Formats: sequence, structure tokens, C-alpha cells
Amino acid sequence: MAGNGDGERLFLGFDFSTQQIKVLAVTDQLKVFYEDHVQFDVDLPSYKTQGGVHIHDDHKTVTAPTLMWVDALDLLLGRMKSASFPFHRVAALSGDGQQHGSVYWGQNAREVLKSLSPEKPLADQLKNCFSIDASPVWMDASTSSQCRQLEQSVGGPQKLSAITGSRAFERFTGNQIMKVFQTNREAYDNTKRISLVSSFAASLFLGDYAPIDHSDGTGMNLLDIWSRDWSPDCLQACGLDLGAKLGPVVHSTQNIGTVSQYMVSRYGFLPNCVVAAFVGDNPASLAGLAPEPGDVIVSLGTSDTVFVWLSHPTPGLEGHVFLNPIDKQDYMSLTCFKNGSLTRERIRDEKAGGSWDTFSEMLRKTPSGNHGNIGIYFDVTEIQPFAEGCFRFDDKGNKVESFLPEVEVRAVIESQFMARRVYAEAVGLQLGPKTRVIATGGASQNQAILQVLSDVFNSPVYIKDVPNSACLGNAARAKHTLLGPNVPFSSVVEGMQAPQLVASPQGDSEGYTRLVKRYQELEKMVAGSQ
Ligand SMILES: O=C(CO)[C@@H](O)[C@H](O)CF
Repeated sequence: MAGNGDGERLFLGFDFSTQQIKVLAVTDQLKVFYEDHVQFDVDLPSYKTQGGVHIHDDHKTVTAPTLMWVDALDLLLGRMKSASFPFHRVAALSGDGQQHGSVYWGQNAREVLKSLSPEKPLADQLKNCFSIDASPVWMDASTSSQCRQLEQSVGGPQKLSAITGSRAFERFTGNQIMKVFQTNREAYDNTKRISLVSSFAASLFLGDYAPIDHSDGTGMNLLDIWSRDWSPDCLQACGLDLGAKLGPVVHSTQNIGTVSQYMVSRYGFLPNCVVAAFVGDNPASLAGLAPEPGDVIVSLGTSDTVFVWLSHPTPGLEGHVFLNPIDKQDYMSLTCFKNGSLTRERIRDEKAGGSWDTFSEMLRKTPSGNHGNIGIYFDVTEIQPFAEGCFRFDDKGNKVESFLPEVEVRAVIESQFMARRVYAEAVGLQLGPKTRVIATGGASQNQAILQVLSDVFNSPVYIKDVPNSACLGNAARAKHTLLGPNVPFSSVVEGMQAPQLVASPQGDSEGYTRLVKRYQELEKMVAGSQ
């Protein structure tokens, strides 16, 4: 058991992610008291998952056993009990789920949920409560025809994005539900409630159906981001009586009740332990980074992900606008880029002898703007644009076959960050004097790379490496919900590690604004040639 925090109240944050369930307990000051996790592949081998999922023979359908998630929670809470975790000190808890995944509760599920026997594990009692045993998850890509049908039913992809914050994407839950409605009607009709992974997880603590929250609900192509309620047109397109099966949607700060008698009797939670709405994993991570309105968060990993806290989003055909998990009026955008660290590492290996020090030295030696040379490096098919291949252009826009090594090093970094800026501005980012870029993930340890990020965004770059950001975000949200709506989230997280300033713009901002426009034109040309 880590930490001391003798007797003071604790807050729990759970993360039901693709490969594992994690838990983090923090003190009032959000200091780590306890953490643990259950890895599906390792700890529950009988389900025979790989990376927490089953990839079906068509290589498009991807599911996870719903009961595995229940089993994993039994295991995790059991471990905490064996470690004498002081459940009675938990004042509030919350959590998140991998976005877009869906759970289908059967005819008798609610009665079972509300009358669980504390002598038995959850899995033993819920094993016959699901009308579909294999939950579709975010890696599924089998619903392209449903995507087209949904877009057509509301007036096209741009219209659907204008309503729900995204055009139709295969992993988005509305399209997954439509596939169930069309191909497994009996199961659909036997389904009394459809949850997301987040609200399903919350239901296990509540002992009743938990509502879907705004942030995760906007990953479904079903929620109207302006009314903040289900879109009747989208519901109608995806399934009969779908609204009744989804239940109400609530804001992410909503107090959705207290833990069930099952949790009190079996583990020792106090009956007044508050449950705050569970959210999507990405909104939870955003909360864990304790951003401020207008912040741009660039997560530099295998794939790069850019989050922007927005007040006035402009949803389009690329990227996603979700409802903000912290502020009831605001939004957050999310844009994923598949070509992230693996592409950077390839150029490092080919042009800098496999050394980050050499790579960084080459970056420092080459000028901002790279004398007008632009490279585009889509080693794997990119999400936006849907394009693959490597392309190089000189300062006059002529295609060239190669660059000098140091030019190539700067070109890959500048083009990746110009792309991140192009798509962030497309969903509503307006760079200004107050804009902060917060970098996380592996490459955020490289000062030379962050200097280019600062120059391209013409904004200061901070680093904030928050391990377990999703769990921490959930524990902080739990405390925020307990304290009530009059307490700003910023005051709840003020004790958290402040972001550290690591780079300020030194480049020619006007020059980059021009270069970004050239990048955008060249990228459109490359995409058009696919
Ligand atoms: O599909 C995604 C976001 O739209 C992924 O980041 C999932 O949330 C991962 F669980």
C-alpha cells in the first residue's frame, strides 16, 4: 500500500481501457495513495484475447468479451480487498471507458444489477445478463455501409458532423448499433439498455443502469453537440426505439448516485460514497492534464493525438468535436494521426544514424522553414488525409526525389506539426497570445523537437508528463463532483504539477503561416493523387 494519508478521505479513478482496467486512489491533494491494474490477456487468459480484443477472421470486426470486463473488475477489487485497501475512506469515485465500445444489457439485467448478492463475484451473477456477449470496440471497421446510410439519412457527412461533431466513422457507436439492428435483430429486440463501456462500468458500481455522459456520448454519431441531447434523426436512422434503449444522457460532472449495497457489503465502501458520471478515455486524459480553456494538447506517441479545448468549434469532415468533460458549455476536439513516432524513428535511423542526439543537432543546424523544402511522410495510410506514401517538394513546389539528411530531418518534424496545426485550426483552434501547447508522450522529452512545435504553432510549449492521466483525471473529477458545481475544476487540480515551460517561439511566425498554407495545398494535391 503506497502513501500514508492516514485517515484522510480518498478518491478513486478507474480506467476501463482496451488492454486493462486500472485503478488509482489519491488523497485530497491528489497525491497517489494506491494503484493497481488487471491486464486482460495476462490475468484472464481464459478469454484468449490479444491486446484485450478478438480480431475476427474478416480482419474488420473487432470485439471484446463483455463478461471479461466484469471478471476483471472482480479481480481488481478483490486484490484491493486482499491488500486491505481502506474502501471506507473513499468519498467519491469515477472512471472512464475506451470510447465507442458498446454493451447490450438483456431482458432481466436491471433486476439482477439491483439485487446482487455480496457473497458472489459480479461475473457469476451477470453472466446471463447480456443479449450480446461480444462487445464491438473502437478498433472495429466493419460498419462502412452503416456509416454511409447514417450520413445519407441526415443529409450527408458534413451535415452529420454539424449535428454530432463528426462525420460517420466505423468505430462510432451509432453505426455499430445499426449493424446489430440490421444483422442480429433478435438480440437487438432482447436488449433493454445499451451502454457505452464507460456507463457500463459505472453501472457495476451503481447497481443499476448508469447514464451515458456527454463526452463519451459524442463518440456515437447520435448526440447533438448543440442541444446536448440525442439527435432524433440519428436515433431513428440507427435503430427502432433506440432512445429508450440508450436512456438519458448527462453531463460528465453529474453526481449519478452512490455505490450499491453490493459494493458496501462486499468491499466496505461507505453507503454515501458518490459516483460521478464515467466518461470516455480521451476526455478523462484531458481532465488529468488539468488544461485551461484554449489549451492545445499534443500527445506524441506511436500515433499522435491533438486535443484542443474549444468554446466555438467548427466540426468538419476530419477530426472530432466532443463535449467537454470539465466545462458544461465548452467542447474539446480530438484528432488522431497514425504517422507519429514510428515515422520519426525511421527518419532518425535512416538520416541520423539512429541517434536522437544527432537528430536533434541536425534540427538545430537547419533553419526554421527549411528553406521552403516540404516533405510529407505517410509511412502508413494516414487518417486525414486518407493517403499513403512519402513526397518531397523544393521551395518552388517542384517534386524532388530526395533531401539532404538534415533537410529530411527537419522536413519530417515540420510537416507533422504543420499537419497537426492545419487540422486543429480546421475544427476551431484560433492561435492567439494566450494559446499554450502542452506536449505529452515520448517525443515530449526532446527539446529540439519541441522548439519546432513552438515555432510552427507560434506559441509557448509546456510539458506535463502525467502517468495514468486518465485515472488521475477521473479521481479529480470525482472530487469535483463531490464538492459540487460551485467549485471550479481548476481549484480541485491546483495542487497538481504545473506544466513546465520548455520552448518559446523563435521562428518567423509569418513565414510559418505561409508555409502552413503551402503544406495544406501540397497535402491536398498528394491526397488527390491517391
Ligand atoms: O477511438 C478512439 C478515439 O476516438 C480511441 O482513442 C479510443 O478511445 C481508445 F480506447
